Amino acid sequence: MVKTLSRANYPDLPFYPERMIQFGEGNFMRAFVEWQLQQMNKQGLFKGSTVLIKPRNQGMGPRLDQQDYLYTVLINGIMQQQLVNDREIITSVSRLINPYTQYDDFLRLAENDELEFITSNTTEAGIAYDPDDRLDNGPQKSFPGKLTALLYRRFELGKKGFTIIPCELIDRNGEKLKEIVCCFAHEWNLGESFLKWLDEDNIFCCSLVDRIVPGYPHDKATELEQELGYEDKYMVMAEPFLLWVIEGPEWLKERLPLAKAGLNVRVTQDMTPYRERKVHLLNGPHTAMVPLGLLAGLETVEEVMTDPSFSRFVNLLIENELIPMLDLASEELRSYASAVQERFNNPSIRHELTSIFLNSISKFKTRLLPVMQRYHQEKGQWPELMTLSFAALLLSYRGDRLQRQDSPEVLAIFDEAWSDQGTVAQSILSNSNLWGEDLTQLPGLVESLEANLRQLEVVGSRAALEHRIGVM
Ligand SMILES: NC(=O)c1ccc[n+]([C@@H]2O[C@H](COP(=O)([O-])OP(=O)(O)OC[C@H]3O[C@@H](n4cnc5c(N)ncnc54)[C@H](O)[C@@H]3O)[C@@H](O)[C@H]2O)c1
Ligand SMILES: O=P(O)(O)OC[C@@H](O)[C@@H](O)[C@H](O)[C@H](O)CO
Repeated sequence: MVKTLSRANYPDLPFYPERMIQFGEGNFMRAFVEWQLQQMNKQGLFKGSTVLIKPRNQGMGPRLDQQDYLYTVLINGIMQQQLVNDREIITSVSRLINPYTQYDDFLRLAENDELEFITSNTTEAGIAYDPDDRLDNGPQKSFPGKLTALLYRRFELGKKGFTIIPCELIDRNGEKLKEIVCCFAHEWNLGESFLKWLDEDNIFCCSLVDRIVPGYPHDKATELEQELGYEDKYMVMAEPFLLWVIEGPEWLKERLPLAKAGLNVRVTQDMTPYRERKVHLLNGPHTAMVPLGLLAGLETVEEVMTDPSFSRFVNLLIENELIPMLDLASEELRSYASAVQERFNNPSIRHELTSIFLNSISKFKTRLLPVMQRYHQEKGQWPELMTLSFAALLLSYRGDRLQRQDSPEVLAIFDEAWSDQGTVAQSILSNSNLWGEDLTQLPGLVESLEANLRQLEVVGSRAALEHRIGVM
């Protein structure tokens, strides 16, 4: 019988005062931001904890209170050819507030002068405006609504503002969040002086996060608990690689000394190149490998990378179709691409293709389609591998494919298109709601996709892929 993870069982673990508020209590943030606070705390550089806010009134969420807000982060993988296998009890979470049952506690955070940072990860869906949110019927439904209420309380108390660093994977996340907060400030008639305070006393930083966090290690939890010597329902597995790019002022390096603690964190004036590099060279190959891999019966990124044909596909995709289309120094791109391949090869992490497959249409649109179009403009032809993957994606969204997971609207568009097999590519590409434009206007794309679809259906994903990598 293993013991539970609690402060009573581990009385020597340190406590830190609250210096940060975080909207979202998901796996990613617990293995990313909280893990980094822990690294700073161990070196005496931050000496602070974060208070987590449950952003939605849905499900129980992690009952971290049952473990006194302690949990384990397991870092596993290969980094610069070195095997990393670290385990650490994280002590940088002070408590979790559920604003749906503890709204007063939530607003009371505004009174604490030691709180100076706010972070968030509420998924891509979280930074959204909800017209039904009001100041006086809290808790507001949306994350920006809750944040506006908290900021307004802080303003009313005459206190200094916050440094706000959202981590949602949407472009210009800090700007979008500020825009919605300002929108609520207008809608709720919070006054010009609040808007001025919002603008002058608070900083909304755009940021880009990068770390693969598959979450709770279901496949080896029992074995790990035996090894750790305690039961932990909220342990999180993550890879060793980490990058956090924050668009913010120079002084942030001192106030939040992440880089000083040896962490791969860049405070910069312009994060665009980092975003382009990550979205196209890491998320792009992920998005491209998934429909082909799933159609071939593969289940994980590791299976893709240990399969000679599929790993050659990934390599050629990066080398021939992605890197030449990106406007960054090629040395930097190559070194990032090589780190990405090392990360994809991580044998310790089970990264399910189905989890990457979720909402793949919008992912293909932002991560691969712009590069495909650039390639076509420059070379006058469609890139073989991305086009094959695009066709595999259309096939994977056919109604009989059980792994597809997307919004009901997107699935309905595909069901309608697949009702006539002869015009499926034409019908899907012409739908501007999916792509933001009518893709049938791009010369030769429909024909190319139709040919790829036919081949995928006749010979299957593996043979079609092997044919492509053989001819390149
Ligand atoms: N896991 C990774 O490898 C990884 C890496 C980088 C970025 N991300 C991004 O981080 C996000 C969270 O991933 P995770 O692995 O922590 O997932 P998770 O399911 O563990 O956590 C999701 C969090 O988002 C909140 N949330 C979900 N929908 C919301 C909504 N509509 N409004 C407000 N809050 C909402 C949940 O309450 C929870 O706090 C994802 O969007 C993912 O793209 C994940
Ligand atoms: O998180 P998603 O679902 O938007 O995309 C799937 C993966 O590409 C993604 O999670 C990466 O592993 C992550 O972005 C690495 O930082």
